[in-house]
Amino acid sequence: MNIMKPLLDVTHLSISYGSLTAVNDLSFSLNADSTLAIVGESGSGKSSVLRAILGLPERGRSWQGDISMDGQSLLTLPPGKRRALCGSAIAMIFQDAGASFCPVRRISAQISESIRAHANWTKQQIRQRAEELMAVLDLPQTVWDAYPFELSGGMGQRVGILAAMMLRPKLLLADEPTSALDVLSQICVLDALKALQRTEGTAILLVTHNIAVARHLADALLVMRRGECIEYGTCETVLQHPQQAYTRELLHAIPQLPLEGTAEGGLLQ
Ligand SMILES: Nc1ncnc2c1ncn2[C@@H]1O[C@H](COP(=O)(O)OP(=O)(O)OP(=O)(O)O)[C@@H](O)[C@H]1O
Repeated sequence: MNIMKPLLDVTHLSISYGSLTAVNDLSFSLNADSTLAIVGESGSGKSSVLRAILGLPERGRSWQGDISMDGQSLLTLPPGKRRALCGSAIAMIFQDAGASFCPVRRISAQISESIRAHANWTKQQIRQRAEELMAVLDLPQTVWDAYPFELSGGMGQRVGILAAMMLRPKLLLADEPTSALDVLSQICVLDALKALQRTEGTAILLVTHNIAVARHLADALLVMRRGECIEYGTCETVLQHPQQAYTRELLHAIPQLPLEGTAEGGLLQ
């Protein structure tokens, strides 16, 4: 029997900042090719989990429990090895990824520079990989030589995803990747992430306060409240049979869930 081992395993993770417990005894796993959405209101601890997986240093933070990827514990890895892993096997996109580019330097120059910090690729290899990703992300090839100020919000976000995906990470961490966008651009970005997962097999860990965004993209859903997991299961089970009043409140906070692949109902909150 072939039992698939999870790519990412988070076990009994607790995170504190001084006397504040931001995450309490959280456990979940994520398989390759799958998307898990962590959903919860502001301050529930979602981003703290992503930052811990990415290994971003934070003053005053302490943790317990474990985070492992491919069976290797991340929290005890020496800093150098951890940094190397985060540049290649784990990538992250933020809410306004387009804004993280310098507006007056070409996209190609900025992405090439960051690739060379991690890999010894030729100009041609970089260009070829970028072309592959532009096709998947439904970006015109002219984007490569564009300046960031020339891009719309949705395009900028897809270029951010392109930059994150260049080195073929196994895991993509996405922190509110659509909340700065209008409804149509949100759907474009979510569909681009879906296409990416189909072609690249990337696992996606999505953090959002918007349960409709989670539904559009995720296979599994974890609802967090005040640092605790209050509900965890397949998207279908959690959304159709929410066990907790808080999950029902999150669902009711959305006037109407969008129809698949359309802007109707609106993802934007
Ligand atoms: N570096 C830090 N130092 C002190 N407290 C922090 C720090 N980072 C987060 N917190 C606190 O931890 C709790 C969880 O924050 P976190 O950002 O993880 O929540 P979140 O669900 O991602 O919220 P948001 O969607 O607003 O980012 C909050 O009370 C927050 O104020």
